[in-house]
Amino acid sequence: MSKKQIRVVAAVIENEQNELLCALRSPEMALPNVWEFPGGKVESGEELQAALEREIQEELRCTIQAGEVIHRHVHEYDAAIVELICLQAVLTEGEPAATEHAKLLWLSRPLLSSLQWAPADVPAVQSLMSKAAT
Ligand SMILES: Nc1nc2c([nH]c(=O)n2[C@H]2C[C@H](O)[C@@H](COP(=O)(O)OP(=O)(O)OP(=O)(O)O)O2)c(=O)[nH]1
Repeated sequence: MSKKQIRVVAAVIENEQNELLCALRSPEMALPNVWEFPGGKVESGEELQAALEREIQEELRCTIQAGEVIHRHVHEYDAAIVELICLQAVLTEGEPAATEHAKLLWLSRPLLSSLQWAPADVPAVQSLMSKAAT
């Protein structure tokens, strides 16, 4: 049987100190105890930006404006193939709250590699670390 393919959008939210929001997946989530950029699965027929704004509202209880796609990468896990699409995003209302994640953390780019990231995120993290703050 062929593996399930899922399209996932993730938010690279930068604050005024040029830190990026990192989220720790909880022990109860699929792919537990690794860091990610918050987001989730794109529903059929949904625009990437709209999907990401919806997911962030649902899981972080705040409002973002999603912008450009900054990184795309396909990663094959044992259980599924994930197309991870990272979008630039800014917080427009509220403060992110961990409703599903174990922890949230704002981190400057040089420190991103100190976390243990979901395997699909590693190329995006490397790319973000090699670029200056926007
Ligand atoms: N959100 C997010 N998911 C990621 C990242 N990297 C990565 O491998 N994933 C994987 C973990 C999950 O298997 C899948 C996304 O699932 P999810 O559980 O976050 O998405 P969701 O909220 O739409 O899921 P659901 O529980 O509503 O079905 O993609 C990432 O940076 N952000």
